Amino acid sequence: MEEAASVSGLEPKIIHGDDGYLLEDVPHLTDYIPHLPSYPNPLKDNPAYSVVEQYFVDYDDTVAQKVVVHKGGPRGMHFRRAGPRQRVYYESDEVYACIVTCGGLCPGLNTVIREIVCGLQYMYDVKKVEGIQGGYRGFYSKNTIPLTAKVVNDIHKRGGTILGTSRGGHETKRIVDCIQDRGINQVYIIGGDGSQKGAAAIFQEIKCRGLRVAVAGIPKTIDNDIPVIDKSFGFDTAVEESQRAINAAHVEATSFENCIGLVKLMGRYSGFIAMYATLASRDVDCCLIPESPFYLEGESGLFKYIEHRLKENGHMVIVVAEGAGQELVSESLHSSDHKDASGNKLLLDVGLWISQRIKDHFLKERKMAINLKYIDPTYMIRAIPSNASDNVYCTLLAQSAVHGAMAGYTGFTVAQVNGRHAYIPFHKITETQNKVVITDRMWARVLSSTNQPSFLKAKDTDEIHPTQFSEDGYTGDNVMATERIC
Ligand SMILES: Nc1ncnc2c1ncn2[C@@H]1O[C@H](COP(=O)(O)OP(=O)(O)O)[C@@H](O)[C@H]1O
Ligand SMILES: O=P(O)(O)OC[C@H]1O[C@](O)(COP(=O)(O)O)[C@@H](O)[C@@H]1O
Ligand SMILES: [Mg+2]
Repeated sequence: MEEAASVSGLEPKIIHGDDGYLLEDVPHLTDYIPHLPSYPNPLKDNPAYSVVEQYFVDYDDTVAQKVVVHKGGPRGMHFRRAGPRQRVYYESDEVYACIVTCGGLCPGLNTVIREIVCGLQYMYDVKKVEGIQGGYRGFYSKNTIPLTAKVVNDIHKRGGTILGTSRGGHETKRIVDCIQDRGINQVYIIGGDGSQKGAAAIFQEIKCRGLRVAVAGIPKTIDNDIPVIDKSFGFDTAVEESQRAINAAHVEATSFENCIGLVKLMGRYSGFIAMYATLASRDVDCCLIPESPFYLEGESGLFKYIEHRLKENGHMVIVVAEGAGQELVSESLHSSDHKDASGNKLLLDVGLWISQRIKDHFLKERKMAINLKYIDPTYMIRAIPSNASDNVYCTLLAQSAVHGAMAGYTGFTVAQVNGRHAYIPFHKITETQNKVVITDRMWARVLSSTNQPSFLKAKDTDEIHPTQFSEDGYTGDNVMATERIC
């Protein structure tokens, strides 16, 4: 393998191999601190792990970004495989680690905190771990909390984060001053895309100052909007918990005449929770997500579809992601753009808005008696502890982060890619956002299971597929996807 790109700054560290093989490597402390001593990994003497054959990850092990490949095609992009290395760049008693949680809540935050602390203590015999309180601003404005395996023993059973979290407050120099002044040499940052951008800035400043401090990110987002990774922790829990709200909406809807059960779920820019919750439930008649614009009026609009479903079934369930239809809501409310402390767009309540529009349309304009029950479970879903499978996932992510930092890697986010754990440079997961691709099979499955209109304008749909009409004149133009599902 031959190293091609520079390792300076945050430029990609790309290594080329045979047959179009590329490794997008992560920085290492030795990139900017030469002659750093290394030590045998203490895990080799750990009775629990020493029985494992090939416990240590081979230096050349990498994880492919794409597993579907064509015969004769290039081998493509790879990432460094996560896991314990033969040699580490810290002695156990010199490690001083800190953990911070930033951004919104997500099920599993406490599990990740617990497993970083326990991983450091039980696997590497590290005694000094501190929790930074209240997100990034806690570095320079709050006292730290000492974290031991005993302190964190039960925290995975609780929702939220025992450290607290916040938006905004990322002052890179003040944060790195604090890290430097306290002598912290490993920083674990649990947060979403914004937090990982903040982590990249911290890493860059640490590197400029030549500090021997490993910066490791653990990606957190209930919205599942981080690219490259298979899925974010807490996402499965969120989809599972959504079922309770959807079930309630269905019970309400089926118990009253002409009743619509409407559930709002989280998803600022990406509708993954709504999409998976819809697919899991099978009781949903319409799923609205930010990636798929919809409209209310007209033959293929939402109102016509609702009327059709009510006539056909007497009830319906709608799931709406909080970021869906924002352009319609702001247009009708004449609202301008507001942002939160981190610079994220503050959303208008599409659930309340759409409820009112549906009521106005049917009760006032169509003079048709309907019932509408609106359920907003968003913060209830976000605040619960992670389920069993997310707990295991959080454990593996935390342990991979600990192994990476101990091995001297830095400026990386740990992630599951195609089922294997890998270290990914920050820029790779912050430069884009993971979104539902409405021309992919998964969205087609939703359309096929709900039978909702695609909301493409008639002109566009005609170009893709002949428009379908049912007896009551409803246009069920369920033709968005490039492939039909059988
Ligand atoms: N571009 C950025 N550079 C540095 N810090 C950022 C950036 N974007 C967000 N942050 C910081 O990261 C933290 C979390 O960001 P936020 O967007 O609220 O949540 P999330 O990390 O879940 O996306 C906040 O403290 C915010 O100030
Ligand atoms: O009210 P808050 O705390 O700002 O959180 C609301 C936002 O948090 C989220 O759950 C997740 O956002 P982050 O990934 O940025 O934390 C969004 O879906 C939602 O819009
Ligand atoms: Mg975010």
